[in-house]
Amino acid sequence: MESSSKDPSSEGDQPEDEGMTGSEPSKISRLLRTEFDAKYQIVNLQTPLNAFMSGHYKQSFAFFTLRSRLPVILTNVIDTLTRDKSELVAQFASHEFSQAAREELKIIIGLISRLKYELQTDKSFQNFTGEEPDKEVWNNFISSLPDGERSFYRASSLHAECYLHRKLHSFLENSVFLKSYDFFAKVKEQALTDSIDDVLALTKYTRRSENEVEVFDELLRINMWSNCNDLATDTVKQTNRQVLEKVSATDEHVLVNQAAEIWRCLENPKLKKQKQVDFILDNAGYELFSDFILAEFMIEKGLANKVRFHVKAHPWFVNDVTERDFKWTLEYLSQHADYIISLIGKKFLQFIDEGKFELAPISHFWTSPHSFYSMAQMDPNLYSSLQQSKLVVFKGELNYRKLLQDVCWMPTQELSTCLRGFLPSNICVLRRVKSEVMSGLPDGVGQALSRKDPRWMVSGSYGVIQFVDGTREFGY
Ligand SMILES: O=P(O)(O)OC[C@H]1O[C@](O)(CO)[C@@H](O)[C@@H]1O
Repeated sequence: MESSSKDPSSEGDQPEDEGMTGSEPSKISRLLRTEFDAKYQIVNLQTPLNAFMSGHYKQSFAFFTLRSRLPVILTNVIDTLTRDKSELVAQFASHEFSQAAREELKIIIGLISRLKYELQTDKSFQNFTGEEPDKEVWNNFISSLPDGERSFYRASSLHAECYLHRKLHSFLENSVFLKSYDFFAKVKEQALTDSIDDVLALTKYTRRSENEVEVFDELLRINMWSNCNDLATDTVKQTNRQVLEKVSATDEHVLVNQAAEIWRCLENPKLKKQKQVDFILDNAGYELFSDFILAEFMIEKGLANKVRFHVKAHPWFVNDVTERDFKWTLEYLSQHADYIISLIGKKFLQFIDEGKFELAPISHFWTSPHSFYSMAQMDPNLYSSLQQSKLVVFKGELNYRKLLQDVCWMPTQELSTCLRGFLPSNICVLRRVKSEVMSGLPDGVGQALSRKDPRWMVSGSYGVIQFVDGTREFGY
């Protein structure tokens, strides 16, 4: 979820008509583009079927992300550091060390600028050489990449984006003063405070007692649509509140809805003993709140006796939830001046005390570059802990890309095939579609959408609620 992904043209960072923006190129930008493409061997194609998503393909969202979105994220971080310098120094260093902290901030700004330059000039990925706890995993990964796939535009875009966010955090964790700073903490807090009216509306909307599949289905749709608060608002047609006003109005945009199968899985009497559900979280703010609401329903209706939440080990893709965000959100809600909001916040805190909600042990696997099919090998403990689960809920786009290895599958390919054997338990996916990575579409749907709206795969206006049944594999 990347709320810093504003229109790049407003930043003066990139030519307005690069990649997927679709406007008429001006002479200068055409010239620049040709030079850039030639220099970095960019081909003017869409991502071929079964290839990895990559900035190598000019007509892909990956190219647009690398060329236009990621530089803006880095620029925004630099701007924030520059603007908040004095505040940060006061917060993280005692008076006697304030000069040293200022110097360190300057160095960090320099490192981020260099990272941006490396991104924009397609430089090779560099090893991690500091105190990163997952250094070995990352360095092994970098050296395992073939020579021609070790740079931003040559690698799969999943690898390039993960590398960029991992490097960005390494500048802080290797610092003296700013180790516990999160570049995006304010953005994430604001994502919740700005949507507090939506939080209240969702709380009121969901105080019902029915236990039917229809209510559950509606909650899944509300939750799936909440995976939007990272997007620039111009691309998102439905706001949180519009979704609540009439959930069914968005149904045409739900391309796959397997809510009934997910419900059957949770109600399955054969799974009575196994009543833990795992959420692999995505974004902070309203999305996290709506995750809590979905989890609350599962607990209260007896569909689960525990929901375990998996957060990121460190700041990641701007808005992803870390342990700090998770705890901050619960505290913020429980202390809110509005009685209803504070009541629900306190209820969630009580769920934590009672073991009904649980923060899963922190795993660096979620912030590794690896796709999920390699989890059993890379992090066997995490894999076996998910095997204890009745249902694993994967939230959002990045998790989807990691489930599908960031491959441009034929959109009609079964999700179970695309997982390449990753099936620790039953799997559910709630995701707004924000890239060309897709599976499980009925025949003809993709073609019809492409005729209607060529940007349907990247606009975030469509979503999927998908399910893969793990029971056949594991013979429950
Ligand atoms: O917050 P989400 O849903 O994971 O979306 C973020 C992802 O979507 C994209 O913006 C488009 O694929 C990526 O850059 C990023 O991986």
